[in-house]
Order: sequence, then C-alpha cells, then structure tokens
Amino acid sequence: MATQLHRRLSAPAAVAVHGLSRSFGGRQVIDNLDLTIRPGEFVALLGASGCGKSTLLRILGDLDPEFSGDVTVPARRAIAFQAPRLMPWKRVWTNVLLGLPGRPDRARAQRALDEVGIGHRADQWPKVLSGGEAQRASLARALVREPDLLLLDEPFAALDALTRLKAQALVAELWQRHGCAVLLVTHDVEEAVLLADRVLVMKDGVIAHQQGITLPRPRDVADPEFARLRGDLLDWLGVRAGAAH
Ligand SMILES: Nc1ncnc2c1ncn2[C@@H]1O[C@H](COP(=O)(O)OP(=O)(O)OP(=O)(O)O)[C@@H](O)[C@H]1O
Repeated sequence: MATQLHRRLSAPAAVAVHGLSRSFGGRQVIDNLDLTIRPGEFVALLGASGCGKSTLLRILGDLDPEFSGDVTVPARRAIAFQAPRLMPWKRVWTNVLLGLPGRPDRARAQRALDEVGIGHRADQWPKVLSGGEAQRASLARALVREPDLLLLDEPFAALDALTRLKAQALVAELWQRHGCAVLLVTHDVEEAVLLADRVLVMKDGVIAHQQGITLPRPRDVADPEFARLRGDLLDWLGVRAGAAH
C-alpha cells in the first residue's frame, strides 16, 4: 500500500491527518480518517478493543510506514507504551537516553528522572524498579527528547489503582509544564475526562465522535458535569445500557 504517502514535518497544528487509511490483510482498520491536534493540546482517544487506536498512534509515531493519506507531525515526538520496554542490561539512566544521538549525557538523563520522581534510581538496573517506577522511567525516556508531541499508548493500564492515580497526576503536571501536545490512547473513560482537553471516540476506522472538556483542572470526578461527560462518552462507546450508537 502506501500509495500516496506524504509525511511533512513542522506544521502550525501539532498533528494534521487527512484521508488516512491502513488495512491489514485486506481488512480496513483505518478508513479515510481525519484528525487535527493543536500544539499543546491534550487529546484522549477511546474506542472498542481492536478498533485501530494503537495503529493510529504507531503511524503518528513513525513506527508504521504502510499507510495511505497525508500525515503531518512535529519533528520532535516521543512515544510511551503500556509496557515500559526498558533494556534489562542497561542502567536506568542509560535507558532514558536510548536512541538519542551523541555522547550519553548523564546530567540530562538525571534531570528527566528527577522530574518524574525517580532520580534516586538512576544508577540501578530496571529489574529493581516497581511497575510504577518503570513506567516513570519510560516517561522520562519520552520527555528527555523534549517532544512537541507525546504519544501515550495506555501507559497506565498495567498499574494498580493508587499507582495509576499518581501516574495520571504526574502526566497532567508534566504536560502543563512542558506544553507539548499529547495523544493518549486509553480504555478508561474516566481517565480521558480527567486529563484531556478533547476526547475522541474511534469507530469503524474514523473519529466517530469528539467531545471538548472545559472543566477546570485539577478535575473532580464527583462533579456532576464530570459524570455527565463520562456518561455521554460511555453511550458513544456503547457501554451503557440503552446506548444509541
Ligand atoms: N501488524 C499487524 N498485522 C495484522 N493485523 C494487525 C496488525 N496490527 C494491528 N492489526 C489489527 O488491526 C486491528 C486494530 O488493532 P489496534 O491494535 O490498532 O487496535 P486497538 O484499538 O489499539 O486495540 P486495543 O484497544 O485492544 O489495544 C486489530 O484487529 C488488529 O488485530
């Protein structure tokens, strides 16, 4: 495929996608999808399992060239996954710098690890980290690249509830400090409403619904408006009884 592959860098929008399609073995997973993300905007992407969320993220992260359509992303982008993907034979600080060109800059890695709250783990091996710490190391590896676009593929899904809440708060804080655009793939509607400026629902290969979230931050899950937004999104996902879509 890749019949009309165009990839441009540095645009007024952080992400501009037009007519994006991707199929696997003749099955159209992404079908003429359009998407724009503004610089600094936090966007969450929901959708049923297998609807193509990770596929979209991988295309934006340059991990899948086999698409057709027009995709514009910033030159500086970073991606973090559900599994932290740390190299067990490298110390935590060298993991943070993995893939960066030039001489390893220990101080730079240390700053990123300090920022995510695990500076004291810099010289240790990944195996001694807890799940939450490993995920923080993975976030540090993304942030050290000073991305204009941060792609997060269910980064909290494997964490226990309390660790997850702390990690969500950390991401909100890092996003506000760094000002990068974020695209967060998640199954968790509450997480989407908690963190995002805009929530997208992917269905049948396109963005079927989008909802702006203007609630003040930090957000309160007990706020009736929060509950209303969560309910509407659950309807769109077809999760709530009597869902119309
Ligand atoms: N490399 C691949 N080869 C073949 N099929 C693939 C490949 N990558 C993804 N798919 C298929 O494309 C569809 C979308 O997958 P994708 O991982 O993007 O879904 P998702 O929405 O992220 O799912 P989940 O929420 O369960 O992670 C699935 O049916 C999947 O099996």
